[in-house]
Amino acid sequence: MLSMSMCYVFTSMILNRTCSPPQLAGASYLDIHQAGGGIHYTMQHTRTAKQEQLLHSLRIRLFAMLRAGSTLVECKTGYGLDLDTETRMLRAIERARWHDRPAVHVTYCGAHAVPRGHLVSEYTREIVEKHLPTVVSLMHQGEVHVDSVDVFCEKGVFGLEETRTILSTGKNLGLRLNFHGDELHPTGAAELAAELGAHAVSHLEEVSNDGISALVTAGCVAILLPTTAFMLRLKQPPARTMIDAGVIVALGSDFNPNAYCLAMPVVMHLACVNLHLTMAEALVAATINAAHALGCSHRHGSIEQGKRGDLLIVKASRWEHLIYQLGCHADLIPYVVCKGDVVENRCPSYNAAL
Ligand SMILES: N=CN[C@@H](CCC(=O)O)C(=O)O
Repeated sequence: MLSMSMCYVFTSMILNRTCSPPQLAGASYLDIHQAGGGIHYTMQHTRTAKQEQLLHSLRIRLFAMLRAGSTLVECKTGYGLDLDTETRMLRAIERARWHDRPAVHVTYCGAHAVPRGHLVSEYTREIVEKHLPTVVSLMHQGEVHVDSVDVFCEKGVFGLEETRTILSTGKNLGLRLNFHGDELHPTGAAELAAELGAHAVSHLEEVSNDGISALVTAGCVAILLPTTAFMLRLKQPPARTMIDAGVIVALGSDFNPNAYCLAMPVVMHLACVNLHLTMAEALVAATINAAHALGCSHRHGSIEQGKRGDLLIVKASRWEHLIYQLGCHADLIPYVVCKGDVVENRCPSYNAAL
């Protein structure tokens, strides 16, 4: 039995691609972004989507994640880039919750990109003066729920100063800090995370040695996303160096149009092959450490008295087969138990016959 915690999903985005993603043809992530593709492209379709469409696509994805064993999911906004659409994404998340199965942690990522035609300084001010106070006030009225605030801290997107301004405002409003950093360039995001007392920073493909030391000292979780480095052909994050230095490493799926993966067993496989984690380390990173990254380890991430009772039954001679057999999780997980109830029992007659 395993306790599987986390999957990280950009939520309610609308995918409308009819051909291969451009990065498969060789363009770099930032080239695509600066030409108005990537996040901007997904944003156009998300802005015009009906609320029911957002809800439907999110429900399908949450259920797929649950079937693949994730019982706690972090949902990020970030494809609206205006208050109205970002808020619609938050409302879709509220409606998609189904008896906490899976449990959902919400991260506001209005600062995922600077909308075209705006200056970064202008949009930063808009997030600080308008987005965050409005979202928090909607939360106090019980209309939406937000746990964390995120910024895509990257050269050419939000710099260190803008990131500091947005995150400090979020922190003062009572939100947890969990943001994108050091993905494509070494920007000093890990050091900033430590300075601000962030709970977690994700990506870190380009983290510096000073950044690694800062994460250790601050106890800030490094959320590594092996599907992204694999699919975007980026440098892999220095996971071994981080673990050996004492960084708390968690794994996430980073489900988004570039990393279309809803299954944590696949993420764990890539973590072992490309990031050189042992299978035991991958298990810890995908369960208790992932729950800790979201401030949920008192309820999730291990099978212990007083926790939710989330577990997987793995149909194999050893649990390691869940990682070893790439892409076979559908056959290997006959049951997912969530809050003590069996919520997925795929094809019982087939399972009985085996
Ligand atoms: N890098 C920034 N954000 C996402 C990708 C979003 C997109 O390109 O649509 C990530 O975490 O991988």
